[in-house]
Amino acid sequence: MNYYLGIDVGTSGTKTLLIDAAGAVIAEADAEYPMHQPKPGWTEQDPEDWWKATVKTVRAVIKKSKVKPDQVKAIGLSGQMHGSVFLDKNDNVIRNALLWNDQRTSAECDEITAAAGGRKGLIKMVANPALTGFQAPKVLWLRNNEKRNFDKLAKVLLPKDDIRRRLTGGYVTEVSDASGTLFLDVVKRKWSTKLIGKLGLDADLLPEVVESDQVTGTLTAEAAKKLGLTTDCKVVGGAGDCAAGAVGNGVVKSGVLSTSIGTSGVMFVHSDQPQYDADGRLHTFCHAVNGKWHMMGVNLTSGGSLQWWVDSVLRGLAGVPDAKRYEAATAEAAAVVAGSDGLLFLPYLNGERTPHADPNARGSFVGMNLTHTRGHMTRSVMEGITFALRDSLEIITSMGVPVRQVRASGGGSKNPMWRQMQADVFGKKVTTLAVEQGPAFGVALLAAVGDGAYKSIEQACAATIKVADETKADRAAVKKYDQLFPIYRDLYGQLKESMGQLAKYQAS
Ligand SMILES: Nc1ncnc2c1ncn2[C@@H]1O[C@H](COP(=O)(O)OP(=O)(O)O)[C@@H](O)[C@H]1O
Ligand SMILES: O=C(CO)[C@@H](O)[C@H](O)COP(=O)(O)O
Repeated sequence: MNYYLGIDVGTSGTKTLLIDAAGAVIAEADAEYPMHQPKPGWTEQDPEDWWKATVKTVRAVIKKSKVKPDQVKAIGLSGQMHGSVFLDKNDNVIRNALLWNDQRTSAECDEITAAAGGRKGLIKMVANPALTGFQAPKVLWLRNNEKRNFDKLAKVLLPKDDIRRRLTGGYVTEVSDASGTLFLDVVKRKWSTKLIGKLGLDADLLPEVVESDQVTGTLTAEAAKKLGLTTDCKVVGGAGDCAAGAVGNGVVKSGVLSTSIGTSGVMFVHSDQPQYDADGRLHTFCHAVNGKWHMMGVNLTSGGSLQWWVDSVLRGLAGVPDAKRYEAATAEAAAVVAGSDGLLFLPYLNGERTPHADPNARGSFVGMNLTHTRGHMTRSVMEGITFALRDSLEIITSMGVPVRQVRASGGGSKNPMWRQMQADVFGKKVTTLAVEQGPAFGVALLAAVGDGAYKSIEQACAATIKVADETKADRAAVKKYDQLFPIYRDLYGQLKESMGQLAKYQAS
């Protein structure tokens, strides 16, 4: 039997799993690492931590599975998107990597937009507007703020592609993750030498770009020894974590849309052709499916808002063990009626991407009265997170994109009450999978495709992915949410200026 590894270099940790050729998960392992926040709105990680976690989890999985090293035929890589690993000419990491949720690059986004001849010109070149989390503004930030480091720069890689470099010795990325750099001509699926030139950068800074199921190399002798595998083991392109998660959820054809409530929130829809929201609120990126695209809306602090609420505010939930803290908090929320009796929460704790693209947006509770309790507040945090996802859904449906099925995933969707809330807020039936393994599973499938176990990603998904559970919308709750959503949607515009002033105060 042949086996395939999927490695997902996430923000809170790395998850590795091993599947057999039929898609059954044989073993899995996780390893966590810290995220550094040197200033408000700045987020960084040490690429060395990602590598250590990769080695540790691969070794753990192989040991648990008792599979022989030469039976592991290929590896798929997934990871947090948009980050920047800055390398010098000797492959030394120059400084900590800047992450997808780092907000320091507003000035560089303006610089890129101006260099491209305005927002429209930029969207024409790379299909997307400049957003603070993307990789291109990070490179310009280095040039503008750390000239000495910029002068040493020989290559810039995305997080998972730095792992690939350490595995195979090659500088390679693939189209789905490359879309989130802002350097990729998303329609042509190759680097936009036009934009790179306009920014005064050297195209040699960037790696080669391939399709997600393409083989990018085999393990070096050193990497094979470290991981306990063989030098015949292939490494396929893989995907950014959103596209990888979509593959793992079977979102590889039109009509199925997936939501993910992890630290970030993602609403992801497959598209056969590149499609654009005229206002650039959704990302238009290449899918991990060969020759296909996707659109997605991203909320920066989605499940992260509930995590903040439970860990930083409700920390005193007396006697509740850490592992049960979400269950305890959401049980209180479940006792409150849909709509939290008119208490709303805006989940913009670290700025927001879709639909506002505003690094200075801030969180708030609005509409509080003397009858509201702790349970109301927890429920309204969850409802605010779900309304933020509905913002993306409304843009997607307003573009005429068919949505026949909503597939829920991520840590938040494991909770049945939150699945019901999603069905009610979206006014649609929500499905979940029998075994939801997320991005690591998606890229393990891509590895199987790259090794020839399946003809295509679509075939691999059809053979291995089964829907397990359906949650139907409750009419009365849908009515309440339909009444509250427009009020929620208007709040950002009304508070924007004050949020900006407060963000300035917080940074001073
Ligand atoms: N039992 C639960 N009930 C509700 N939400 C949960 C539960 N467990 C986890 N979550 C939510 O899921 C989030 C973590 O999701 P996960 O997909 O593991 O995130 P990531 O991979 O982005 O770190 C938490 O921040 C929390 O908001
Ligand atoms: O920025 C995006 C997608 O555009 C985020 O989805 C990151 O890719 C999140 O990574 P994790 O929180 O799942 O590690």
